[in-house]
Amino acid sequence: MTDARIPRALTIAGSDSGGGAGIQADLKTFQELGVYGMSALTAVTVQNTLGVHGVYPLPPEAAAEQIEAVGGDIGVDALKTGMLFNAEIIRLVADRIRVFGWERVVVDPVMIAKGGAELLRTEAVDALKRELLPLAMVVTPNIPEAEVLAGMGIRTRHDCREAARRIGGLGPRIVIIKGGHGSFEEDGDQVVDLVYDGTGFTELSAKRVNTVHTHGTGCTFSAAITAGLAQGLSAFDAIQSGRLFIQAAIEDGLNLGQGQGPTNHWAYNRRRQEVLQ
Ligand SMILES: Nc1ncnc2c1ncn2[C@@H]1O[C@H](COP(=O)(O)OP(=O)(O)O)[C@@H](O)[C@H]1O
Ligand SMILES: Cc1ncc(COP(=O)(O)OP(=O)(O)O)c(N)n1
Repeated sequence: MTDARIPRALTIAGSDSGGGAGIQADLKTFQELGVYGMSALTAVTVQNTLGVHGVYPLPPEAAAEQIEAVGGDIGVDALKTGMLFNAEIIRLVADRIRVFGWERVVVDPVMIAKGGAELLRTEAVDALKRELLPLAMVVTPNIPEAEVLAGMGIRTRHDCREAARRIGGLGPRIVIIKGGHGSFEEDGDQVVDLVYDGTGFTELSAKRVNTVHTHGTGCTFSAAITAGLAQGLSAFDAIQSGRLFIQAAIEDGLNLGQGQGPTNHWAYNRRRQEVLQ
């Protein structure tokens, strides 16, 4: 038995049977980053690289009880939320986060899968904004999600900054608007994630990979940030390290299935090993 204290992270999210997104992506990411992973399942999706073919939400109490079981026994250093599906699940999850007093909380406000399937009921957006965002250390909307949360269209970098300010006003300490869904004129061949910490902006740029294999990028990125927070990194260092993890995972993407394939959760560690050899 090892004496070293292992960092622990919890994902509260839906299952992706295809293994590229949801709790599967989160647990793979935690494992790769040396963090002990736990899960509280909110819904089962029937999913593969061709899309989402079915959504079966669990009773809301099931999520709450899973959180209580692992929180009260094993302990949680950081957690992330992904697909929460309805307002009742959101309320119970927020309540448990408050009761445990957890602060290292990453909210990935999953709404619509890339193929168009609804992973959050429209009427639950209000609960997400009111109940969960005030508890978040980091919130990670993509551009369409940021438009919904901020209540405005995003066409320019200026709009993106205004949306980040509005989302910041809902309570999270740090807002990251991810750039995977589109770039602005000035971005060229770069993908830019905009980070807002309540006072200033930082743009994290990387080479945009020309690939369709981007299924689960948002889940993997937010899980990598959560793993960094569980290890005690500052929020900004966790975000930067998460960015390196997702870039490697997309660049070395897996050509699996007939549609939009998953990212490669081994890539980051494999590259590090190559450097050390
Ligand atoms: N083609 C790409 N090349 C490089 N990075 C990408 C690409 N697509 C997405 N990313 C990165 O993946 C992460 C998730 O972004 P995004 O795909 O917008 O989220 P989501 O999966 O929630 O829609 C972000 O860090 C983003 O910059
Ligand atoms: C079960 C489940 N949760 C979340 C998502 C969305 O994942 P995301 O990382 O945003 O990737 P895409 O769906 O956009 O590929 C999901 N699909 N399934």
